[in-house]
Amino acid sequence: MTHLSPISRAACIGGGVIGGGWIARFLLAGIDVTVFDPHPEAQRIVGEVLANAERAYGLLTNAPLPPRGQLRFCASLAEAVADAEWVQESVPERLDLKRRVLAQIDAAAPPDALLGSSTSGLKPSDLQEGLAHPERLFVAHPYNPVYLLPLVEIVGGQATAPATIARAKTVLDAIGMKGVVIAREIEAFVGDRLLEALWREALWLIKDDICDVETLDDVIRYSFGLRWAQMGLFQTYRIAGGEAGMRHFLAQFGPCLQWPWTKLTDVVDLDETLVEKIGAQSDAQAAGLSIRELERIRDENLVGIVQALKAGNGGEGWGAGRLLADFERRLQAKAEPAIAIDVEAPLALVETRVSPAWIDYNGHMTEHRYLQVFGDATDALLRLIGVDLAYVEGGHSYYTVETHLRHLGEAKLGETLRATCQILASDDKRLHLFHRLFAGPDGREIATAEHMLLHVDTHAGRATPAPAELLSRLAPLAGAHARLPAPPAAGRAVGQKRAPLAATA
Ligand SMILES: NC(=O)C1=CN([C@@H]2O[C@H](COP(=O)(O)OP(=O)(O)OC[C@H]3O[C@@H](n4cnc5c(N)ncnc54)[C@H](O)[C@@H]3O)[C@@H](O)[C@H]2O)C=CC1
Ligand SMILES: C[N+](C)(C)CC(=O)CC(=O)[O-]
Repeated sequence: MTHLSPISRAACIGGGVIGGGWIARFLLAGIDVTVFDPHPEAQRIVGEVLANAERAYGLLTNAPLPPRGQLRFCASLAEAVADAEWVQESVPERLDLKRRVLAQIDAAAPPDALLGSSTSGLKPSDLQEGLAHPERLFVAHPYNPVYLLPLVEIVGGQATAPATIARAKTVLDAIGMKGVVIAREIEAFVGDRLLEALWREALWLIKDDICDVETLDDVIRYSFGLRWAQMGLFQTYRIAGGEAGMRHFLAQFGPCLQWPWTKLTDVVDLDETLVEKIGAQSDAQAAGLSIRELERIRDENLVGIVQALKAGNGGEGWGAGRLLADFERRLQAKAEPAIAIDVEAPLALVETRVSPAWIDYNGHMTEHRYLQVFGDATDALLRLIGVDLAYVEGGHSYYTVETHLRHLGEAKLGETLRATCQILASDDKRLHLFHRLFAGPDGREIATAEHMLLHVDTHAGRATPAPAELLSRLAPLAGAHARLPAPPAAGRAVGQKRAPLAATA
């Protein structure tokens, strides 16, 4: 795998909720990370976040991720940042503390290192005061969990160089995140300005006993929370305006903003009574689940949502799902073409894991996901012989015209899967494949699939001979596989004999 990101070394200062998420995001993108956090349990906490992040990534994508970066905890801030190309500050949200820590980073990091702050709302110009190199400081405001949610608000201060913003965006985009540049600095930027308004109203609703925390969360997650994940606010409201669209929506619902529908900017007093009231309701809502357990449930749900968005828009992908699909394509393109291929054995082409969205009501991987993994194995073989995106865009491809799938065993959530492929036969138009699927550490065989593919001219919509160059890449593989024993199940049909119909009275 060639390098995914333009940087290979990052330093994270602060390894709590957000610092831990950044550490995981960088490491999983193949970037080495040094960490400084004086908390006595920082290594345990980061280790637990990283374990959850790796689990979530395993469920999220089958694409060939780069080898995980190296993680090193440092005894001092200066040691952590000494060699970094990107330093991410994630210490608690206090201006005095952040200024002190940023000044230490500024003094010890290479002068051209990027310096991002995770602050949720402090203005970057306020953070730049007193720095020797304020031009490399910017806000990189992420969303929790940083390893799954792609958005980072990039906000420059008065002294931030435009090149800093451009470099930051390039790095974030390269590691699968969505760097959005906010045009002007304001407190809380865009995301938290919206979230704070919602949160303020929510606190009033609890204080005034309009509902409890569980009811409030239900109102969000069964309705507009689902909408927001895929279309945000304005596009959702455009549709809600009916055929007359946004202008009608504004005319109808704009005046409501003047009505007493909200407490507007009144901030509730978070006194001891209200804190205890919310704390107790929240404990009851959690029903004994620990934070780490809740994180895993959240992560599985987010993975499912992003994967659903990847399949949205007629398979083109939509929003965060489209971003993931693009990222996976880049990962595929960067993967080494000949992944330790041994032509004297069936090719091991796909390694993946059973995702939450793949589980059915029987509690195991559902039937069509078997075909998905076999399809991925076919795609991997095709890429190996040169049928990549450019080839397909050029008007030729292989289409599968027949499949026979045998289910031999179950696969459970999170289990590793490995698919192999043997070429049974090929000529200038046809490609006859036999795949086997193995699960778990014991590598038990859980399925086989036999496919016939035809080389097609996609514009004409009919089979056509593959070009000589492609056939020359296929020939050595097909020749070697012809010397392997034929799998006993090859050529089998769905062969159960039909019982004679019972005579009816
Ligand atoms: N928690 C959240 O949902 C989000 C938080 N943020 C921002 O991220 C930043 C960090 O917040 P959290 O991770 O939630 O806080 P946290 O309390 O979970 O973590 C802060 C970490 O910083 C460490 N720390 C304290 N002083 C330090 C120092 N001098 N040098 C190095 N490490 C030090 C602490 O030991 C702790 O591990 C804040 O600016 C916050 O606004 C941004 C997005 C979301
Ligand atoms: C509550 N918060 C202000 C720290 C939230 C954020 O900054 C973003 C998020 O993850 O919701």
